[in-house]
Amino acid sequence: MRFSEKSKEIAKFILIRFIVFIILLGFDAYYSDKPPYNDIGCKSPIYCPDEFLTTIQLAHLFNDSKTFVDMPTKKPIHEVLQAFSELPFPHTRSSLRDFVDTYFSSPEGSLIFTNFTDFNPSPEFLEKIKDHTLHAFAGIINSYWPDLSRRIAKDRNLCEGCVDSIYPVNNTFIVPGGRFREFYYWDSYFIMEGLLVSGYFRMAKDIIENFLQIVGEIGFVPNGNRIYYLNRSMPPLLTQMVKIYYKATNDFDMVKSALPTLLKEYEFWQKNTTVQIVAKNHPSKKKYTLNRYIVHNSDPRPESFLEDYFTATNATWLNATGRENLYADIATVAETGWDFSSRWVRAEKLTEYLQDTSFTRPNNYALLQNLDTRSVIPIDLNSILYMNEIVLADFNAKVGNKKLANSFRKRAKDRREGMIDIFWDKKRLSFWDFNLTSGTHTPVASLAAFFPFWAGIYPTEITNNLTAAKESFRLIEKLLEKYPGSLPATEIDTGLQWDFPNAWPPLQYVVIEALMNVEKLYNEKDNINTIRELARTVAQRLVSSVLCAWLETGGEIHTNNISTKRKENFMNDVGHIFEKYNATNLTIPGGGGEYVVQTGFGWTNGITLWILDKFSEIIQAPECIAKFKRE
Ligand SMILES: OC[C@H]1O[C@H](O[C@H]2O[C@H](CO)[C@@H](O)[C@H](O)[C@H]2O)[C@H](O)[C@@H](O)[C@@H]1O
Repeated sequence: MRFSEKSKEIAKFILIRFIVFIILLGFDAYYSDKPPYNDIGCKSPIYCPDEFLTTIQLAHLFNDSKTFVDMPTKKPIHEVLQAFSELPFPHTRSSLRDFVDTYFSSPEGSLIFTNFTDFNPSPEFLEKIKDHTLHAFAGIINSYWPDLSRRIAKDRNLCEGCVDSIYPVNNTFIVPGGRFREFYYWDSYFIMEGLLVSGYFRMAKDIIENFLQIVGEIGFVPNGNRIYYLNRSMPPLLTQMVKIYYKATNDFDMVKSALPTLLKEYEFWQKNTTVQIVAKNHPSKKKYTLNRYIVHNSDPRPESFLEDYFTATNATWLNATGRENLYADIATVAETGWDFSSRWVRAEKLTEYLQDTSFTRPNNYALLQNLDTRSVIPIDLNSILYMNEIVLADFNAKVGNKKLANSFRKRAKDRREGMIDIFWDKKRLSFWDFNLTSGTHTPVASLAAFFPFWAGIYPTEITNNLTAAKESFRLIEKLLEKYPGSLPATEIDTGLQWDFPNAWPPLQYVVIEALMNVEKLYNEKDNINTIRELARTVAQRLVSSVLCAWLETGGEIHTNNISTKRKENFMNDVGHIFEKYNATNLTIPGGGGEYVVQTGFGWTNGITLWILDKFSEIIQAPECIAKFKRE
């Protein structure tokens, strides 16, 4: 039987309609029973999960899902929504692309570069850096700060009735760089360490004041200043920012004015994230209150919508509730700052993965489909909250509030005891995350294990036995022996970005601080050289990675006769500072994860400058520079 062209067209039309109908039926079923966003959460009909965002993001118009949610509208919102509702059905990718081009503008739109008012091209500390190449390199990194400083444009450059996804703040701030066009909560702490060594006190204060403003408005610091980040926070380092700012400036007025807001943020964590745990495996059998990360969310993350949607829908064994739980666990990982990592994967699945060599990498949906984030009691979160309790006790004592100071000392003491009973393994002399469901330590050895030492929590086994103290850093020693670069987050190669082989600057910072703290427990006569040496090596490795990778990507230091030979591949490149590095090779950046490795980069600049200041006498230019020297 032969069909006319016309009847073929009709059949095609009916078939497409039918498919769209089935898809929409699926969406309806999926979106019904969706818990309403709370008062704080994401509510925009454009940038938050709903029919509009689902249609645009599933059309995969951009390589990076974050691009769309950062684009301001260039027509008033009612016109945008009206035009969307009038788009011919079924939507095609090209009609959606035309629609976005007509109604949305560049993702860079709402933020503007700003005058970095206290910028100084030659901060004093540079003079301390003995090595000439590193001295010059530190000057170059310092010169990057103005490129990363932003403020929110007046009226955000928006036309009347237009909208964007920015959460407005009053002061300037530093962004990480690349796709990260807004500020990030925990990044800002590590950025601040670098700002403070250069004496950029005004910028540091501005950053703190932005956070105080947001806590005043919504009760906590969100992941970043976008409305789609409003359902979650990040490692709570604001109190520590005020601490280091105060240490650098002696600005006690700032402490006094910040204190009520710091208490408010602390209460947010205590009210929303505490869990009771009985130390079953410990002779004490005591019940402790510790904290976990937990995000109330039942949708794909707007900025990674496509990725999350596929992760969940490909988990065919999950029903609607199972998918919602998965979305909550995914968003919770983003809150941890370690998005994503084997730390949050269900232990059985991880074991299976470790035994199966044919497992696909790097788009490792299978691991993400088995997240157990909200059941993990993380060592790092509790270490930070412990540090916050100590600082809040000190600040309260300073303002004369003895009662509150004592109450915070008591909270810190209880948490410390709980952390040691729950996280510390006396035999292995190391800290481990704890899984609430299994009631045991999680199986992943990660650099998070060193956060308690950064926080000043030392189990008795290591305070009175230097050999045990050294043994507790055995993992660091082993990683440094095994790999030429910086320390990888874990040794598990999952393709997830907070796993092997990625070496993240903030984690190097924590390990260095941890080593320096434990070193202080002993005297010179105790022969603490190994511990000191480890700290120096970790510091040296990061600086070497940052400089070598920068040279490899076209960086040039004119003052010291160093120039890139790689110019043919990097004609327009001038050297990149990356967000993460590769532990197995000093000269290359990290990779994996759900977006391409980013450059800029806020925390890397901050921590590199911090290291160059702290270790100015001993840090050396890496061997890789030899191949870049001009004849
Ligand atoms: O868009 C995907 C995720 O990206 C962010 O996480 C990563 O970058 C942050 C900024 O440097 C960093 O703080 C975080 O540790 C990185 O994993 C973002 O924070 C996530 O919420 C987002 O879903």
